[in-house]
Amino acid sequence: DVLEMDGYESLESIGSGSFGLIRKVRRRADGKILARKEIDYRKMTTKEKEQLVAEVNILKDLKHPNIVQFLERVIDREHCFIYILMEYCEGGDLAAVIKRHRESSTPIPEEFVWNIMVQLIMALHECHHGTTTNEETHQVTPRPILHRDLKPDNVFLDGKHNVKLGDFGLSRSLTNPQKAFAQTYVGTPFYMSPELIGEFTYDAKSDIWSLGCVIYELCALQPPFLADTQAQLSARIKEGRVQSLPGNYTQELNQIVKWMLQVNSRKRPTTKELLNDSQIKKVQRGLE
Ligand SMILES: CNC(=O)c1c(C)[nH]c(/C=C2\C(=O)Nc3ccc(Cl)cc32)c1C
Repeated sequence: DVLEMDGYESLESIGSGSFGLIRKVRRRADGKILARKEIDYRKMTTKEKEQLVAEVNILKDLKHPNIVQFLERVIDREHCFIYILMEYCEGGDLAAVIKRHRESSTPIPEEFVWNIMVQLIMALHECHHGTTTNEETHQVTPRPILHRDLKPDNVFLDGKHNVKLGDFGLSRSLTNPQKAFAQTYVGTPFYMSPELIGEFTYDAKSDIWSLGCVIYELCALQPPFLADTQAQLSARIKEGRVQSLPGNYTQELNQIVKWMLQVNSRKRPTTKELLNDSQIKKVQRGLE
């Protein structure tokens, strides 16, 4: 196995994802730059190993221009490492973009916000409503996969302003129903949806809530709900009062963000409803 890793030249560390470090590597055969997640599984509990296997199985199955592409997984049993090779996103993550704009007090242009929002809606649509085809039996089954940890740190940019949803470390496929109720919430508190606070189950609408939080933060350069304590944050999220976006953003964008941040998950749009919105359709056409 390690011989297989000899096919890659290790370059600098570029970040940390779920379970491990992410390193930039160069494939010796053709010089292609990739990202390699390096996971030391010695310290992992059985449950974490199961979660990791589930993550790889989910990623392997997802092929979409707005989801980070999984290439292969290599296990180095001698050193107890798992390497996950994925596409390289030279633009880094959205959290760094927001941080840069906040520190320089320069708003993110509305056109860029729309492009990111539409690409993330398409990525979530693939997760929630995509299908998977079994290689042998050619049987087509509905996914759905919930990301469960959508936040700016998990959204990556390639060199061409394409947005890639990454790090399915906490995602879940809901194919076996009992899993649907076994969801325990492990995401980032800022993006926690009201139903999670009320101890209800996590569903596709919870990813839509988190998407609303990400788009809000791109415009306001801070999350929609902020507090000093988890209790205060939970209260604010359940109350669901959201300040309007800064004045330089249009009412159309404001309305879509408010729609995604509806406390009652039934009132939030599905990705299908969002993709039917005329403005979103216009941006989609511009992206093709
Ligand atoms: C400072 N780090 C960066 O700018 C950065 C760069 C250039 N790339 C990344 C991250 C990824 C990257 O380039 N490909 C990835 C595939 C999956 C996941 Cl979970 C993350 C990545 C990062 C965090």
